Amino acid sequence: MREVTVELGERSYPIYIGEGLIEQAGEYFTKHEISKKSPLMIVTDENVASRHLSKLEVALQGAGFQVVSTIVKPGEKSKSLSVFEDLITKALEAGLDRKSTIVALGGGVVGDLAGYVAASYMRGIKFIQVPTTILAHDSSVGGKVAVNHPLAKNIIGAFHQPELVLYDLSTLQTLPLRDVKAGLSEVIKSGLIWDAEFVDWIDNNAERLLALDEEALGYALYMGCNIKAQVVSQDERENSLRMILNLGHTIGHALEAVAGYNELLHGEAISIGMIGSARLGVKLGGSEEIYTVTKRVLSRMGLPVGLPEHLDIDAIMEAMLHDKKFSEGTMVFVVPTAIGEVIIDHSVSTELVREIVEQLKQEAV
Ligand SMILES: NC(=O)c1ccc[n+]([C@@H]2O[C@H](COP(=O)([O-])OP(=O)(O)OC[C@H]3O[C@@H](n4cnc5c(N)ncnc54)[C@H](O)[C@@H]3O)[C@@H](O)[C@H]2O)c1
Ligand SMILES: O=C(O)C(=O)C[C@@H](O)[C@H](O)[C@H](O)COP(=O)(O)O
Ligand SMILES: [Zn+2]
Repeated sequence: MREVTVELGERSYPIYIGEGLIEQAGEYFTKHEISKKSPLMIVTDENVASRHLSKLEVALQGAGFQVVSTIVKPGEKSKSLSVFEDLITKALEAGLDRKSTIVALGGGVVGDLAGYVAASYMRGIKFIQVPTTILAHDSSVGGKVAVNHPLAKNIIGAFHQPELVLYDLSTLQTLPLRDVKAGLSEVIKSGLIWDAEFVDWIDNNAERLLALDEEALGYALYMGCNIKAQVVSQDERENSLRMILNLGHTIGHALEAVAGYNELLHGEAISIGMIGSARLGVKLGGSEEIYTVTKRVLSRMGLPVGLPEHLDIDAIMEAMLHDKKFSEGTMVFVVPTAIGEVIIDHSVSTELVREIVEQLKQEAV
């Protein structure tokens, strides 16, 4: 078992990473003083429920927790205000009170959605992340919780840190290949913003990662959680440094919204966005290697690197104006200056961004 701490003073919390941790959830929750007198609500989706929910219920009930479970439909469309409202109704019906805890069992969709319910219900109750996707090494850490609006991704949300993250890597063995690849996109992002050696390691271990080799995956997800924890510990509310975690996201989030939240997975959209950022990095004076290495690693993982032909460029440009980093009339971009290094650039013109997005149509998809 590996452990990483997100250092946030009295709101610090551990990320436990290992095999078979769900079976020990009762002990972990007891250690973290989760109430056994108030009901605890697990939120999960249909795909995860059929594979992993009963293990968690049994472990928690066995340790004396009062467990209710609620299951949402899988996919990005569940990150909506209407599903949010359904969950508030479920919480009220189940009698959740201020000492109750909401547990997100699933990927980033369930984590963001359940986390926003926990942040809002009775103005905020405890929250625990039990991630079950590769991508959730990113989404379960750092306390960003949100639902989408048809016009803009993650636009209704809060910062609400979990009490702990219990990352049971054995759950990843049931992931569909498309979600394996999409999750690895954010692992690659962690390397691209922070650690060139890690990018090199990913490049050399792509096949092992795609085959869900336990040792390789354990190391990659530990590294991803560790990078994320270091960034969040220094800038919880994204005043400066934390923006780097948004590499590829200005374009990526616009693509997700324009594609209606059902065509591109988040990791796929971010992959295309990171190619755009790499092109921007080269355009602004960085070495050609930024682009060639970024494209090679993403392609090796079987991720998309070009824009789907039918997506409209005007609509993408319009959606980008809703990015949370756009303020006071300025677009803010995370721009790579080398592999493993990025800067926050406040002076990228919309004309240049448009040129980059147009070039994305020329990439081999
Ligand atoms: N809060 C953050 O900091 C943050 C960071 C990155 C991404 N996100 C958000 O995360 C979301 C994407 O997360 P995701 O890729 O995990 O998507 P997801 O939660 O939709 O999970 C992907 C798919 O895998 C299924 N699944 C999950 N675990 C499984 C398992 N163990 N076995 C079989 N199937 C399983 C799900 O049902 C779903 O169909 C996006 O909404 C994105 O915006 C948030
Ligand atoms: O934790 C962060 O900060 C991130 O930016 C991580 C991203 O991978 C993630 O997709 C996040 O949800 C994006 O946040 P947003 O504020 O741009 O909506
Ligand atoms: Zn992301």
